[in-house]
Amino acid sequence: MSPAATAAATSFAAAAATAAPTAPSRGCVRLPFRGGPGAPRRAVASMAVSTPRSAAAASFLERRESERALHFVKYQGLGNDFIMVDNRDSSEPKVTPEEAAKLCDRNFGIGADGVIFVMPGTNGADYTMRIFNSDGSEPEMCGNGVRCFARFIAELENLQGTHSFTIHTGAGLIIPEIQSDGQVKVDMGEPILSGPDIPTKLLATKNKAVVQAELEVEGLTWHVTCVSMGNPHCVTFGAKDLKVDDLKLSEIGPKFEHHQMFPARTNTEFVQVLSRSHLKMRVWERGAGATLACGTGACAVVVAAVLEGRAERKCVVDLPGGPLEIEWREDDNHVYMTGPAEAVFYGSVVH
Ligand SMILES: N[C@@H](CCC[C@H](N)C(=O)O)C(=O)O
Repeated sequence: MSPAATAAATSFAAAAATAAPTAPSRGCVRLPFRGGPGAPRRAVASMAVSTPRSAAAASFLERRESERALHFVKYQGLGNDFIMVDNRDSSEPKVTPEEAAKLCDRNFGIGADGVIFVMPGTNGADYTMRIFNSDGSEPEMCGNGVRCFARFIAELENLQGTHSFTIHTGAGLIIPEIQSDGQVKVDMGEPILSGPDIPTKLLATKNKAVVQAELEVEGLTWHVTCVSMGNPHCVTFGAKDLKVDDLKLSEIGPKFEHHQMFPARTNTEFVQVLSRSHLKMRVWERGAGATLACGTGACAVVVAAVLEGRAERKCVVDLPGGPLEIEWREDDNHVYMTGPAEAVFYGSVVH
């Protein structure tokens, strides 16, 4: 898909709605959204266009619908936003990594931090989730994405109320549960702490884990704790009086992401401790840069804070896009994440 084609496609994305929109009467494009509790109305309402549709516009829109169109729904979890694709009829993603990068472009595409595919289940799971980052790379897992995934499935399968699914991911089996208030609680599994499995070349410092290890970045020595939630994270609490708001994230983030100590690159979280149950973080994501939230990152932060003796196992983690509740349970060693996920709009692009 050329950038021009993408731009053109995006401009009519709202009009060429997927999932059989209520028949537009005389060119009034209305996008129905059958959301559960907390479902967005504002964004959908803003898509309603009441200008009568001209013959030229109608034929343009119909032509677009009849071409090879990719239908999508845009979701966000605390501002970490994804293009969700119903891929239940195939185990091959409907777009390539290169196309995904173009679709994620905020100027020439739809704009998103990643593209997520809802695929048939494998290994006995209800569904399989695959994701491409906005640079086209494929991570193992995405915490905010899996909450969006659960809400998207509920819409696709017309499920109301509380529901739980098993989802096969590159990080193993992940189990989200839609709660009665519309929030999604996710069993994110066990954190991985062994350096080679994360992976990092940093040597273990404490009980085979890489805790407060020294890492040279830009002439400074940072203390980092490395955790995998299926995908790699490097967590730093920085200096004693670190204020995460003061960080020049776009300068320092890439230096961590591409550091030679992280052979698969890394996500990096910069954390400020507000209290033993309240943390504040900013994230530089592998393959996506600065994002408003990172679910796996928030989980890794609580694990790192516990390993460093800075926090309790149950914390609220403030991200630029809002708070997540995270608990690293002692009895099963699993990390649980609770937070919102919402549909923003839907449409289609020609690719
Ligand atoms: N934003 C996500 C993480 C997405 C994947 C990450 N960029 C990676 O490459 O590992 C989350 O909410 O967890």
